[in-house]
Amino acid sequence: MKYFTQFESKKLADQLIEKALSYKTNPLVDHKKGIGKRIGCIFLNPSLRTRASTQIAALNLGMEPIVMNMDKEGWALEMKEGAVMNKGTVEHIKDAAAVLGSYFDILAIRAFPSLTNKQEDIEDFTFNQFIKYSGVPVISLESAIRHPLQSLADMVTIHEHTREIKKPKVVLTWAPHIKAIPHAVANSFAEWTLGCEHDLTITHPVGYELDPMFTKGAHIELDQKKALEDADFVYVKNWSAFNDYGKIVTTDSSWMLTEKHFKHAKNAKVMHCLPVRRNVELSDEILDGKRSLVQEQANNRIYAAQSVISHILG
Ligand SMILES: NCCC[C@H](NC(=O)CCC(=O)O)C(=O)O
Ligand SMILES: NC(=O)OP(=O)(O)O
Repeated sequence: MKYFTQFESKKLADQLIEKALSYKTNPLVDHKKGIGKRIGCIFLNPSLRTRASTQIAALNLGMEPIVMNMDKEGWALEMKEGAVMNKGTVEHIKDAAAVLGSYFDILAIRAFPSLTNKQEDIEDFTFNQFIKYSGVPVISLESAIRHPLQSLADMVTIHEHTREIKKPKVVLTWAPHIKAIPHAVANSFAEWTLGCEHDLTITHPVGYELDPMFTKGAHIELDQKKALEDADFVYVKNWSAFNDYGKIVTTDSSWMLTEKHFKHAKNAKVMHCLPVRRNVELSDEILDGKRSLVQEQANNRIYAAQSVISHILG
């Protein structure tokens, strides 16, 4: 595996989940595997979990992580081919990515969408420029359209809680937010959940249909109450409109999950990738209660990243 950017196959997902679980039991079992190697973690956007968990994962493998917050500390990057760089951008991506490729054995990139240029976002333009020009293995730390390390950690978390349930009912529900938020987490969660052959229902207000490329095979139920019936796992996430690209269509607070939404899903567990806007996306009672798996998901980010880096190291 040279690139970790999306769901590839159930076989690979199962291998990565199993490896992540074994690293969770014994994080330092491969502590010499990455000695003498470096991973460059390039952030064009903020992060707490992805930044720290990827560094810990690399360190557990004996690898040296170097983090660059390019949005704040790097030169302003030009992305356009043939650009006359007489304005704000200082360095072309083709020069920067080639240099980074020569410094690191693996590059890991976070590049959020603009939410204004739909075509560039769905092509994952910025992220793919790093792949094109760096020449080394690349891991997605969340691109414009996918967040595969998050989804792998989510699959590990679901796996850990599915011992007695044959085919869990997984629900992805839209939640309100004050800002226009990317589709990456929701897209990837749908892609991995369906790829791992779980039963997925997606619920959202009209106007929040996701890119069908990611939701083919999911049940779409626009009535949140119906969608939640008998759910085993409820993944809560805001995203902006995909059709009316990047727009906020509604902020209807009745979509925020509270305990009363679980009348017909008594044992449902609640998931969220974090960061979460408390009492906007999810109520305190849910986040601080027994249903919440959010801290487990965040903890599993370490072992998901470790599993992926280890797989790339070979
Ligand atoms: N990496 C995990 C989530 C990142 C991003 N959240 C955000 O931008 C939250 C911003 C805010 O709440 O102001 C998202 O949902 O795609
Ligand atoms: N869940 C997640 O990716 O968190 P960060 O944005 O803090 O990395």
